[in-house]
Amino acid sequence: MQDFHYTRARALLSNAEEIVSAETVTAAVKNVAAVLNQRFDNDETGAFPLVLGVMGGAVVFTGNLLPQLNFPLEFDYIHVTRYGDLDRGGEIVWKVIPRQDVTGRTIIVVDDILDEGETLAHVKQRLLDMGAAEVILAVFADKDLGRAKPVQADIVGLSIPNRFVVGFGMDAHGYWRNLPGLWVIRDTDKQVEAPAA
Ligand SMILES: O=P(O)(O)OC[C@H]1O[C@H](OP(=O)(O)OP(=O)(O)O)[C@H](O)[C@@H]1O
Ligand code: HPA
Repeated sequence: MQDFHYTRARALLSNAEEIVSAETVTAAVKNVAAVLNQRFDNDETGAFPLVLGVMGGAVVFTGNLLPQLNFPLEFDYIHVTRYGDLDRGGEIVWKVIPRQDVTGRTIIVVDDILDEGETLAHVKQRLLDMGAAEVILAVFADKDLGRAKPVQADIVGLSIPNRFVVGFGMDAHGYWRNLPGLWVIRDTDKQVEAPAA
């Protein structure tokens, strides 16, 4: 089983194409941080935003972004998933719901990718329903689907083409979240099933 995953992960990457370099990723994160600092660093209302990373995909983006933010904030995570091991979105599953009282607060939701937009539309609505005053959506990548999405991000690091990508927190079958750049994987590599455990 372990051999299967090792071989499949290696094969997936050897057939993949890098579309965004690590340097471009770093610059994009810096830009997102600059936009947030511009808004909150000199905030006269004394805003103390709650930053919520959407696990698991946001782990790398959040870890790179937080040390670049210059203003007082609180951090926690939520865990929402709708892709599982698949490359097509399904039903939204909440694994960790917001734990703080969000009533009246400004929330910055940080996620790796806005793809069809279903996840962040749902997250935003849930936070507003819980009483959040404002929900700012900051995504590392916005996939260009060529059609409207149920929600738009307020801050976007990069716009990417309509391809399934891995890297910088994004995975296929759980593989390659650790890549510092973004890679497009070959369509046929998405469908290989793991043997039964
Ligand atoms: O815009 P959407 O089409 O809804 O897709 C975007 C969501 O999909 C990914 O999560 P996923 O369900 O793969 O879980 P993960 O974060 O654990 O990878 C990603 O991290 C986003 O949260
Ligand atoms: O392109 C993607 N790659 C990895 N995970 C994702 N979740 C939504 N879209 C993607």
